[in-house]
Amino acid sequence: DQCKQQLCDREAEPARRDHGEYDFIVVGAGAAGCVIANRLTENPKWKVLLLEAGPEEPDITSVPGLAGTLQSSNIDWQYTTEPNGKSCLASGGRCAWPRGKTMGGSSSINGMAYVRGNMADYDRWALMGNEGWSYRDVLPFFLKSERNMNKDAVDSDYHGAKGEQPVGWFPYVDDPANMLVEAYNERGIPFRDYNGAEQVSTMQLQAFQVDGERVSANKAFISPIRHKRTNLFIKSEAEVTKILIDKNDNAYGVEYVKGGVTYKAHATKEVIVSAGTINSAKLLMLSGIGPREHLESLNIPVIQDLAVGENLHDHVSFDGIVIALSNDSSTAVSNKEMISSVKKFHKMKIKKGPLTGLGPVMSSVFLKTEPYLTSPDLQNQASPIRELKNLLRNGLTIENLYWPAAYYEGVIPRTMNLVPKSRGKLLLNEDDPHGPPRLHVNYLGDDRDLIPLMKGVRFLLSLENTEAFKARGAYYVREQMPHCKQHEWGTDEYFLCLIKQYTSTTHHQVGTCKMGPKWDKKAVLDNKLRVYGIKWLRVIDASMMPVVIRGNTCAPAMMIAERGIDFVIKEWQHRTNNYCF
Ligand SMILES: Cc1cc2nc3c(=O)[nH]c(=O)nc-3n(C[C@H](O)[C@H](O)[C@H](O)COP(=O)(O)OP(=O)(O)OC[C@H]3O[C@@H](n4cnc5c(N)ncnc54)[C@H](O)[C@@H]3O)c2cc1C
Repeated sequence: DQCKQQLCDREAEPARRDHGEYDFIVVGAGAAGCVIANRLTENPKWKVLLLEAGPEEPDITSVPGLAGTLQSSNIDWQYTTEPNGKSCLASGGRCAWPRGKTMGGSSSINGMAYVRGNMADYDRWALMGNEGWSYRDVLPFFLKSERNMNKDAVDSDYHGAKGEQPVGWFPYVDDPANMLVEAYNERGIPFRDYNGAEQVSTMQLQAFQVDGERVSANKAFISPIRHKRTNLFIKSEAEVTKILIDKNDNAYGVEYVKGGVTYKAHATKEVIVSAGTINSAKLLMLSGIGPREHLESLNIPVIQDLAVGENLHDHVSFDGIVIALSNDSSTAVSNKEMISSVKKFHKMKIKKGPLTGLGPVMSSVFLKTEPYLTSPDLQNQASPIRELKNLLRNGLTIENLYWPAAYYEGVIPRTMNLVPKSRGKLLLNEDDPHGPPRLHVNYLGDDRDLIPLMKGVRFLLSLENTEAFKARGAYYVREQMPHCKQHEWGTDEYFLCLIKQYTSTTHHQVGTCKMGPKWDKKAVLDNKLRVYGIKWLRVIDASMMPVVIRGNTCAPAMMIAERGIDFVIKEWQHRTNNYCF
């Protein structure tokens, strides 16, 4: 029958196997790729190659308070977006888009917040024609990975306790962080588990950590098995440049570059691309899978004409609303004290103190800006600001952004639009297709995206009247930010100006390899995450999201990996039981 015929076709493939043969090749050891490599190698008969472009994960990633300092470092791809004239104006129309480039991928440099999104998000994916992705279908896969350390304190029916990924509250929460959550609560938002039955809530977010140290996907899923499972082969600093596809449209391996040398590796079963929203799309296009016109313009032979790179979107946010803390509440310290605290942290056996937390970053709220909404359209998360004077004089600078999150004298409470309507596209770089792609994210391209942000601002301003703020002497700084000084502080014009000038990513880029039914012209993947028209090739990572979920995207990327690889394992078990393996 058809399945057996396909297997025989694969046996007949030309023998170009000069550098190793594996059952599966996984491209990218990020949040999704690490889960996938772990699950596949549970079967000792399957030989798995995991290729990661970045280096091994450095120790510094484990320090929560230093998370911000990892951006713009050698373990960040350091992408920037393309201008659209409507957003990111204060930085020349380009917003910075950090992405992890190390074992663990973005889970090694991210803000560690463990958030799943809203049940309705997954039900919507299913309603769009993607069988197997409703909330009911995906919940078991969230639970599978999760080892919740505070299960009794959260909505326990919705949490797992036996998975590989530790999740829990940071041991250290400072006073301004508590202030924010208390203020949200005073404004009517209940304290409850946002990953439980009802998402509208405020609390300190749970994090991918244990005992005050980050646990990336690499630490949770790869480190424990790396030297135990002899069927797992890992190559770091190995960048995949092409998926090998034969004339019958079978993917049979990859080409990758390590130490300046190009290698080929072959997969007897499948190639699984988990290089993230930006690089999965880029790799597919480099391999001839993408929009015909675009690939032809770059002289890349087209193997499949698919809408790869389209549907790029992110939760848009902005900076520039600033809360000043009183001297009593400020956690700012001198440079000397900060360096000494990092040294002390390094020596501690059991980690303690401000660096075991992320300052105000985990103080979050999910809310509906209109009572008739059935799910939240806004999330607030806060960023610490080291030096208010510097911020007001120079705007956002590296010193302010990448300073340890634990030490700060001000807070930027960001509102994030959870339901963005704007869509952009990713294109290969016309000067160098292998270089950084052109990220036309098109923030605020659809004016309706301004609405939740503007409503969110008014909610934020109302916090100033809460007891939580008053008791700590916290207040909004009324001095205007550079680029918006022409508008009176507090007016709609001023906040619109901030949104356009200081537009910001929330790091939740998704959608470039959209999952959808065959009739959906923008779909790149079917509901089992197989690339349309190419056999033995899947994309399993955050790029598959047809619509971004209402929340942070790391836990969803891991769930996507669990859900996706379950399809793979079951399919191959079925074939093995029925046919010639
Ligand atoms: C600064 C920052 C803060 C964030 N904060 C949070 C947060 O607090 N909570 C949350 O839930 N989410 C957060 N996110 C988002 C979250 O981390 C991502 O959504 C998630 O990691 C996506 O998983 P992924 O597997 O799709 O991609 P990634 O985790 O990015 O992994 C992709 C991997 O593929 C590798 N790769 C790429 N191209 C190639 C190639 N050609 N060959 C080989 N390897 C390749 C990359 O180096 C990387 O290791 C944040 C992200 C960033 C960058």
